[in-house]
This record gives sequence, C-alpha cells and structure tokens, in this order.
Amino acid sequence: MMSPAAEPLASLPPPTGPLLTGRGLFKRYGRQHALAGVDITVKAGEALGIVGPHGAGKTTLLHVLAAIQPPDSGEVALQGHRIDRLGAAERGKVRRRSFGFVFARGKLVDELTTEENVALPLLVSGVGRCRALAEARTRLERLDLNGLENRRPRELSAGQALRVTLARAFVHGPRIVFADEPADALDVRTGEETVSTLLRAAREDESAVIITTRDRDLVARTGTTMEIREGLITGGVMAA
Ligand SMILES: Nc1ncnc2c1ncn2[C@@H]1O[C@H](COP(=O)(O)OP(=O)(O)OP(=O)(O)O)[C@@H](O)[C@H]1O
Repeated sequence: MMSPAAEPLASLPPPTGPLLTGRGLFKRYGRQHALAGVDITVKAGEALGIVGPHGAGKTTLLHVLAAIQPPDSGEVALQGHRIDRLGAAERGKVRRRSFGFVFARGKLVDELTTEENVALPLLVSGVGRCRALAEARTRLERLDLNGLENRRPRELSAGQALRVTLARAFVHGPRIVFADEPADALDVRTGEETVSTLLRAAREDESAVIITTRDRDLVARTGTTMEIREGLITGGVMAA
C-alpha cells in the first residue's frame, strides 16, 4: 500500500473532513522563531483571515501551509494527506493542481499579455493554448476586466493588476486560494474592493481562501478570523 504522502492527490474525492490542517507547526530562521507551534484548520469553502503585525509570521505560515516551504517540525495535510514532507517536484504538483495564489503588487509576468498571464496556471499544467486562453477570457470577464485582455501588466493600474492576479488565482479551479497581504500596495478603497472581489470569487467557485493582512478592518470581512503574534495564534477564532 502506498503511504499517504505518496498517493496521488489529483483524484481525491470532494472533502468531507477538514480541507487543510496544520498541526504543531514550527519554523525558525537562525535563532528567529517565525512559527512557534501553530495549529490551524481550514474547511472547504471557508474564508479565513489571519491578522498580525509586521514580522508576526503571516507569510511564513502561508508558505508552510501552501507547501512552498516545509516546516521544521509539525504536519500539513490536504484532505488528510500529508504534503509537508513531499519532495519539491511533488509539492509543485500539489500547488499547481489544488492551490491558487494572490500576492501584493500582483507579480504578473511583464512579457505576457493579461490573458496569457491569467492562462498561465492552465498552460503549465498542460492545457492547450486555445482552451486556456478562452478560460482566461471568461475569468477576466467575470471580474469586469474585459477589454484588457491584450494589455501588458505595465499598462494596468495597480487595482486592475491585482484583479488580474485574482483571475489567475482561480482559473484552474483550486481548492484553496492563498492571498498574502493582497491589499498591501493599494489605497484603502481599492484594497477593500479587491478583498470583496476575492471573497466573492471564492464563494462563486466554492474555494476556500486564506487572507493575511495587518489591517483589522479588512480582516473583519472574512468569515473566520485568527490573530497571529510572534509565531503563535493568539486570538481566538471568531466566526462572522
Ligand atoms: N528568509 C528569512 N530569513 C530570515 N528571517 C526571516 C526570513 N523570512 C522571515 N524571517 C523572519 O521571520 C519572522 C516572521 O516573518 P514573516 O515574513 O513570516 O512575518 P509577516 O507577519 O509576514 O511580516 P510582514 O507583515 O512584515 O510581511 C520575522 O521576524 C522575519 O524577520
């Protein structure tokens, strides 16, 4: 029998238990504790906000949960299947198949058009160019970005660029979208609109979303809120 970590995750049935769990997560950079024993559970379709000050461990937690980097100790499981000890190639597959990502300032590829940027997660997974671009255009339309398909990232406003990254994060139908300080580079109003759009897209797609922020007003818009300080979850979970 295959170990849980080696089982293919592509064919997993829809989750019945928790979608993603982190247990006893520790991560250190030299002597600096970035995560000091975090337990976290994300349910299917849940909108989870993680709030905390600079250096609290938000990005590190997101990276560990999203299999971008392994924890020093502790476990991360997607639908009960360990993903924290997979090799880099397998973790890459899990990320491409099951996760979407939104980062502050967009991180779009300058050389590609808007629609090519959105299609990227499909193209790297082997979906044909025509189908990938058609899906990208549908996603752009749903986020009121039609007309911008052939622009380059430098020809977009900051708010538009971030909405394009939202379209890209959802284009392949991920189970979870990780958004690291998505409103960070935006003015308050554009930031709020972006987070509302992100939450709406997640609801429509029945994806879970995890949003980190330093902004308490912004985090109050998510369904479940957690506070992190010095690598520890300090605030209780409050369901909206
Ligand atoms: N690559 C790294 N090398 C050394 N220390 C790091 C590294 N990444 C993070 N840290 C440290 O780990 C701690 C947690 O950092 P992290 O980036 O996870 O916090 P954060 O809550 O996302 O902060 P911010 O809101 O400023 O982005 C901080 O003290 C930070 O300085």
